[in-house]
Amino acid sequence: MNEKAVLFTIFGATGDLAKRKLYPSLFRLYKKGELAEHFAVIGTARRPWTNEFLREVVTSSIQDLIEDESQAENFASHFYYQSHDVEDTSHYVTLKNLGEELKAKYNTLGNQLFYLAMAPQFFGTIVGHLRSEEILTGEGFERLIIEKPFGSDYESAKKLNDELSCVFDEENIFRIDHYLGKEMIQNVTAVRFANHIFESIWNNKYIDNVQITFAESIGVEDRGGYYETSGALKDMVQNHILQVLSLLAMEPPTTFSDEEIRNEKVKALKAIRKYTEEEALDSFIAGQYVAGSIDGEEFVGYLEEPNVAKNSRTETFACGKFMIDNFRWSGVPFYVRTGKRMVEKGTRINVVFKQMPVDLFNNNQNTLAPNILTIYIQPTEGFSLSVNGKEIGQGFTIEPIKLSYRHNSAFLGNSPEAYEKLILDALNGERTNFSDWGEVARSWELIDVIRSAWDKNPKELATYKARTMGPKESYELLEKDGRSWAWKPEEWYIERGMLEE
Ligand SMILES: NC(=O)C1=CN([C@@H]2O[C@H](COP(=O)(O)OP(=O)(O)OC[C@H]3O[C@@H](n4cnc5c(N)ncnc54)[C@H](OP(=O)(O)O)[C@@H]3O)[C@@H](O)[C@H]2O)C=CC1
Ligand SMILES: O=C1O[C@H](COP(=O)(O)O)[C@@H](O)[C@H](O)[C@H]1O
Repeated sequence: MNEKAVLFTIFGATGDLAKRKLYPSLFRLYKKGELAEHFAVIGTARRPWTNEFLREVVTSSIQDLIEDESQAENFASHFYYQSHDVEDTSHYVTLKNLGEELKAKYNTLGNQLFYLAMAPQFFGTIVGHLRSEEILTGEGFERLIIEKPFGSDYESAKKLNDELSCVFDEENIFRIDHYLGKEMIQNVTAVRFANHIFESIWNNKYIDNVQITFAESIGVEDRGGYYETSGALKDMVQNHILQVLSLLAMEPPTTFSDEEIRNEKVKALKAIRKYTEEEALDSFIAGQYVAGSIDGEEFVGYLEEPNVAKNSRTETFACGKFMIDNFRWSGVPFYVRTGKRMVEKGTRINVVFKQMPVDLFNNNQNTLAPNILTIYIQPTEGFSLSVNGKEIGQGFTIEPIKLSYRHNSAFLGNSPEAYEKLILDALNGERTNFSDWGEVARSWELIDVIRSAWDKNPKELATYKARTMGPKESYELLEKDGRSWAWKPEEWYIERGMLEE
């Protein structure tokens, strides 16, 4: 095992992300030997915690992963806390001294990884101080991991990027999009580029449309404050969905290197049609959940959630159609939808192939079901391919059959968590699964038009009952193109015996 020598500094060490994602991910890396003796973690935030208290918090956040108490104790002993207000310059002096001490104690070779698990308005201040207070020494690698949201529109993202790039080169900035760490998202490139049967027909000659659904069953939970400033379009479409779309749409890279892949993703994003506001209104729908129930359980509407304005127009559901104007995809709509409080948690991609030119079996009525390749991202992972076959028995009835390989990700005990993979990638300087500035910039350009069209044309938000599959307008969007969603909510009810098949 190639143990990594590194000093982590986590800004926002008392926060939710650090506790829920970062400490468990670091512990998994420790258990695998990726981190061993030569690492230390400085956790900083304003709360007056001590080293001992941070270690207690770390230990409680990894409870489910502990198999050997002394291993957990050793791991936690690498953590140090410094109370620090990121706007107070004098605190960086103490931070530098502590860093120097830990570098010597753990022999971290001057390698440093700064994780900004904080609100983005602080990013510029932090990186400015890292440089001015000479915490950056150029001795080992010096990398920055930052969290979403990366800006709130193109202008703010550009400003933020300029602030960061004054201090860190692009190759040392790791913008997290945790979907890129998910097993099946990484598998999209494998499906496409390791299977001739798919890549050879991956174009507008054979594919009718592509559908990307990111459904969540949870509501806005206790994140109303943040969500009110974001909404589904910025929270999910600008980043995760456009990232996935670019992986589906990009040209094959000449080599499987991070640079080549990023170049192809940027080209794909640039080929996505930038709508006029009028087109955006026609092609995108904003929705909000109202009270609803499922299986006897009641759910409040978005407007009744904590920290949400009573007259809020924030969309908890966004749905739309992207068109890609290039040789491969011209004429193929990419439909996307995402929302809170949808019928179930489910992230999947449906690639819907074109109908046969002639329907030999049904007097040319065109009633054959289309072939659909489904990539299940979560909570189950895998693929299915629906093909048509003859129903067994007399006569010649054609019926769709599903070839399916699906497993629940929970069964994959050793499957690394997205954050674990991404932190390890950052330690290895591997940038494929991070968003680069070109991708972020283009995504905002596409999203800004939609947001601005919605803001300038405040019509009634489409509503949907909590724990359903979104507003009726999201079905009409496809119906007007003569299509329908391949993943239908009825499936959910049928599987649970709540609807007749
Ligand atoms: N939580 C999640 O699941 C996800 C979070 N993110 C992003 O990660 C970032 C962090 O999120 P999250 O952990 O949920 O947020 P929290 O509000 O839970 O944590 C914020 C952290 O920032 C610290 N902080 C705030 N102001 C200062 C300051 N002036 N100086 C020093 N420390 C300060 C807080 O500590 P203290 O009060 O002690 O100073 C706390 O540790 C955000 O950008 C969020 O959008 C992204 C995806 C998922
Ligand atoms: O980035 C975000 O993602 C989560 C959904 O992530 P998942 O890994 O649980 O699918 C979403 O709930 C949150 O609103 C958004 O900020």
